[in-house]
Amino acid sequence: MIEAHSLAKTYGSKTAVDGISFTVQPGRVTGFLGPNGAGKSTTMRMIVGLDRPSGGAVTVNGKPYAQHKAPLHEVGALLDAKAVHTKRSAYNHLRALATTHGISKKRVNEVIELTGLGPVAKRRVGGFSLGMGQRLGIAAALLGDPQTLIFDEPVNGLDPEGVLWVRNLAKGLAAEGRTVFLSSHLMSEMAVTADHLIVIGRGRIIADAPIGEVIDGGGRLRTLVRTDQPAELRRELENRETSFVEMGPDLMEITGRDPRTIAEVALARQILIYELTPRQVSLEDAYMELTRDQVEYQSHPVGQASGQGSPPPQEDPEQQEVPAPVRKTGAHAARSGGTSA
Ligand SMILES: Nc1ncnc2c1ncn2[C@@H]1O[C@H](COP(=O)(O)OP(=O)(O)OP(=O)(O)O)[C@@H](O)[C@H]1O
Repeated sequence: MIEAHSLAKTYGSKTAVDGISFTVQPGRVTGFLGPNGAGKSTTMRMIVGLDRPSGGAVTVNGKPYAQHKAPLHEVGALLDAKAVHTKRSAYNHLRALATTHGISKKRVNEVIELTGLGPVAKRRVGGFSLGMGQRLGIAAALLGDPQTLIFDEPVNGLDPEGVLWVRNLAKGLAAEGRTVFLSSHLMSEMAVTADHLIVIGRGRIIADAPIGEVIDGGGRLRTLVRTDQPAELRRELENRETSFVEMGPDLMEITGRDPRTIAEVALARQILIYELTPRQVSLEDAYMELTRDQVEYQSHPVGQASGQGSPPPQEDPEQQEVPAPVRKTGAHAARSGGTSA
């Protein structure tokens, strides 16, 4: 289990991590999401003692990382796949790590097999592709058979087979009761790998909830409704929890009411409905909405510089209001709510 309490990190005047508290529980895959520069890597580096917190604390299995006598058996981390001795072979790199903890050659061979590095194990790491480097980093993380695993962008550079392998590996490790904490910018992959999500923006937590809750925005169902009488139907359904977006003369999206209720109200008022479609929100949609105001490095369409049709950059991003976090237990406050037409 990983527990962070008011964890903070500043670099000069830059606040990378702004006093965050969270728990990464064993037995499930916890995804760590956030825009570029949000503070994910800094947080992960603090967990494994590579960065010293400016404030607060973080423990792994009840102790700060540095206090574990045999940390490789406690936490396996893939943080920077390039941080290896490039002249060594993959085998020798893993052997060197293993000897620091009295880990057997047998285990070295096991993780080489497990990560598919067998054919290149005797080759110099310096010549490795990005994907092979990632596999080596994962092999090193698994070496001590640790209870807690931290993977920063593990699928970066992997081919589709490798991506699938990491997905199954992460799920398998969690199913064995281990703590698995992984970051990725690949939303489609995160959607099928993670059970729980922690989302950060500008160093603060903006969501900490089961993935289903993050995706559906706390049960705010969206339904596409096609009817000849949108105004009448809207009048009948209108209340504080329900919002409407007009999408055409006979089409609207209703948020906050389930399809059956919409159909019942329409039936009672003799309003003809000829389409009623629950809308699937993807993790990517939910993530984009959650982090809309948290993006530090804003991009613009090709040929359109800032200020030419795109929203201007924030003058002082540090002063931005951070929305209330999505919490594990209850209704969501993070989303700005439905748009009223
Ligand atoms: N050693 C450092 N010195 C100064 N600033 C740093 C340092 N490391 C990180 N930062 C800054 O801290 C902020 C958080 O960086 P971090 O790498 O943790 O973000 P991230 O969420 O991992 O981003 P990405 O998705 O791009 O990897 C960024 O603004 C970054 O520029």
